[in-house]
Amino acid sequence: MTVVHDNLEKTEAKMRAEAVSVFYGDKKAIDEVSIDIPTEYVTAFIGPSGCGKSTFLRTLNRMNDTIPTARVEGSIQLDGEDIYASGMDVVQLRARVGMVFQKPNPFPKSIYDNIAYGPKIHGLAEGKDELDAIVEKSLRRAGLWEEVKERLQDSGTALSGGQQQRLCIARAIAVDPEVILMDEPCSALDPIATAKIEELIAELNGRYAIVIVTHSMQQAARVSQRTAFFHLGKMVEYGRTSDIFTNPHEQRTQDYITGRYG
Ligand SMILES: Nc1ncnc2c1ncn2[C@@H]1O[C@H](COP(=O)(O)OP(=O)(O)OP(=O)(O)O)[C@@H](O)[C@H]1O
Repeated sequence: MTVVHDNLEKTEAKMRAEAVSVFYGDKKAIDEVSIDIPTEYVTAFIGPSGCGKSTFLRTLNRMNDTIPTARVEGSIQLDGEDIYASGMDVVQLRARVGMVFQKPNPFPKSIYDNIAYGPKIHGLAEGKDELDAIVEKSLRRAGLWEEVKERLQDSGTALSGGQQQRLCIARAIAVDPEVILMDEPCSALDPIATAKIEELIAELNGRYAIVIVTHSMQQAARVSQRTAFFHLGKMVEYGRTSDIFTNPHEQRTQDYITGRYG
């Protein structure tokens, strides 16, 4: 059972997970996790290595579907709709619930095409002018426009690591998502590039429901307002980020934040 703090403001659940378990073959990696993901706050998933943070994150846009041995039980809803229902269009789902990975993974295409690809396949733009406008808006929103506007035809892979990660965020934004999942988005970046991504998360907060998996408790404290602490496949505790770090209710959370393991 998760200890959920009782001082939380009421929010709408953009996404709702109910009793979600995930198996890799016979091995249970996630054990009956329930959580509501609001749009108002950034949610951080923290916990020691191997506790299942990434596994659980990936259930939220069915990224686990790509792992043949993975099986998900329980229910996950987006605006009340079961994302594992048989009629769910997974390509559409992953546009609505975008994802940014540890290692920036731009397509080996131009900066422009990295952003334009999604809107094109999802039919979001009528013509070139509209597509240009989406590309500019997405790059602006990701804080990258000024740096790349003169070289939109250069390869996305030629950018610095931090720029590539902002390009990946712009790419997620371009298809007008409702939720953005970030799996340790700064782990391959230097402190300056990390600070830029953290600023960006603050700017995007409220417009999209954002979930970030992070190894860094400092980062969770800087960017999130809600924190879920995971341990051995269970979600142990959920509350305001400030409370999780200063007044955890559970011994296991206390042990983790004071550096006893992890
Ligand atoms: N593709 C896979 N096949 C089999 N087991 C897996 C697979 N991916 C993860 N696991 C196992 O599931 C458990 C949870 O892993 P997961 O990567 O979700 O944890 P994590 O908390 O994100 O860890 P880290 O912080 O090290 O990335 C671990 O025991 C891991 O070995």
